[in-house]
Amino acid sequence: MIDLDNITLTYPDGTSRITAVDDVSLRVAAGTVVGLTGPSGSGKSSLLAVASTLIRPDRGTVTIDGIDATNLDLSERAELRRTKVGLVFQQSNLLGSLTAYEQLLVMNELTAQHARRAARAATRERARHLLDTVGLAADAEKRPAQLSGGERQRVNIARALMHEPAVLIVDEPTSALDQERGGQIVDLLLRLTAQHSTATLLVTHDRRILPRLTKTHVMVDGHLTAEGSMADQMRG
Ligand SMILES: Nc1ncnc2c1ncn2[C@@H]1O[C@H](COP(=O)(O)OP(=O)(O)OP(=O)(O)O)[C@@H](O)[C@H]1O
Repeated sequence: MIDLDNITLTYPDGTSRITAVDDVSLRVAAGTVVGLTGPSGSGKSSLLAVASTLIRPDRGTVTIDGIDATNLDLSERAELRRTKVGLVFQQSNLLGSLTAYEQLLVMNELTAQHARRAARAATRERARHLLDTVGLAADAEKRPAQLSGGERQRVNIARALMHEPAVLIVDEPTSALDQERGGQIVDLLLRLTAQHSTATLLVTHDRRILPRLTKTHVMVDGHLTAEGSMADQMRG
């Protein structure tokens, strides 16, 4: 679960400060996908950065899978992210020289250099399994340049799930894709969120995908202005 309580985040702006997130509370339960949308500059990315513990808010409480991240120091927050948070960004952050399969292994090699042989074998098996789950079993040995935008995004999603995170933070997953491929990525995120019981928080400008999500929040000028299932919003 992600629990954000009364979050306020400001940035320095000359001699004063600009309020990017203004007293926002939001909860994402395990197994659900909550959307966050709104105009450019309304504070969505800032709230995602707080939810993923990359930025510490000025005020408010961030709880990730029952752990209060508010007073953790930099290295403790890094550890929390490593164990609990999966990140999927709009631009695929894939390494050009690695195959799809290696992209999933590299995370683990970086963080578990002393992993025993048995653990490594389990990691390899998990990487194969996740590539299969996202429909890329046959493309495991391809490098990013040999994959389409949608396929690269699938590798990103599989990689984010390697360490079985409780929380999945997803930023503009469909913006680089056409409608059909974007729809497939949303299908995949919905399915994997249910299968892996992740609390998934998704920022998007793509209004077409909002009706599919469990709930959508609209952010304007640092505030959440609306809440409810998209069906409610369509009626409203
Ligand atoms: N590092 C920063 N330093 C100073 N101001 C920032 C910083 N990051 C964001 N801001 C400001 O905070 C406000 C919210 O920005 P943010 O990027 O969170 O909005 P957004 O809704 O994600 O926008 P977009 O949809 O364009 O990505 C904006 O006024 C922005 O200029």
